[in-house]
Amino acid sequence: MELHSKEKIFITGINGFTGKHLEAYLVKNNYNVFGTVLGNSLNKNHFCCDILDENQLFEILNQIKPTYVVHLAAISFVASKNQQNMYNVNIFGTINLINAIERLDYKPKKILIASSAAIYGNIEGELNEQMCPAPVNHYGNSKLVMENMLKSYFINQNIIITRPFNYTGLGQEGHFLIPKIISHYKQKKDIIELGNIDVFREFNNVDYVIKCYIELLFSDYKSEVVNVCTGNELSINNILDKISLIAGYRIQVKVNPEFVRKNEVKILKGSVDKLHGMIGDFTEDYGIERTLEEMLKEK
Ligand SMILES: Nc1nc2c(ncn2[C@@H]2O[C@H](COP(=O)(O)OP(=O)(O)O[C@H]3O[C@H](CO)[C@@H](O)[C@H](O)[C@@H]3O)[C@@H](O)[C@H]2O)c(=O)[nH]1
Repeated sequence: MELHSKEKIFITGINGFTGKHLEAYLVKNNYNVFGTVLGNSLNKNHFCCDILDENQLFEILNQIKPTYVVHLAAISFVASKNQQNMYNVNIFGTINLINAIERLDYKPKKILIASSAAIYGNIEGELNEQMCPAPVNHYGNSKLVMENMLKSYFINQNIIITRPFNYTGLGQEGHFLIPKIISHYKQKKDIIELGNIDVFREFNNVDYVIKCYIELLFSDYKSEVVNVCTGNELSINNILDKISLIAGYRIQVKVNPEFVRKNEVKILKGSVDKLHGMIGDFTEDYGIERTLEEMLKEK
């Protein structure tokens, strides 16, 4: 998995939750990392760029000439109310990126693009890549359209589409479930107001997801669609049990209709078969208890 010293990795959304973790890992391991940010950044390897601007993306890519591209810039909050922006960024942002890459006078070795487990919707059972996607909300739909669009580039470019199942960790935005619960515990609150509580998700560690992304990026696989999951699903109650054990008290849950989602995905549990077949199994190194402890301890 050694990278040639001149090879560069370009990450869209490098300042986001996942981007920050990926950049930190790659920089620590002496890789040459660049990326786009929507706002400002003092880092000289960060380029201020809206992915809705194809020409700007092309200029930056043409200047950097990355060997690998990881596309993380997206609207990732399922309950986001700005649906137009969600479709714009998740679909047209990705079209712009792929078109900008096609305009380069060389072909990057690999492009990894983050889709989502949300494309499966409410299909029952362990979710695998052969199943016919059936999203139930705008977020899942935006990611599925993105996937379908990308497939028409599968011959020209080497594109790994990942379908990450839920993951969390240090620095995740406070509107996602786990950081919200953690923040209530940190403030020693007695009550938390939640939405749909009868749901099951994998709550994987962001660093597990990063590890999978890196292995997939540097693998010999060309164009593929693959789950990034562990197959370990938990209910919200299970999560509350685990946090209560660490924190020493149990928070009381009150349902607030404001947080209840109408088009809800009830259970997301992925099949690891394809992922393990491609890169092996690293699940044991990243337990949920460690993740929750780290998040609770974070200042
Ligand atoms: N955020 C939030 N979620 C709540 C709340 N109460 C219940 N939930 C439920 O907790 C579950 C997890 O919610 P999120 O953490 O917001 O994640 P998500 O909607 O499942 O989506 C995440 O996972 C996808 C992959 O499966 C990702 O693609 C997506 O970007 C996101 O990270 C959902 O079923 C949600 O309805 C609440 O107050 N806030």
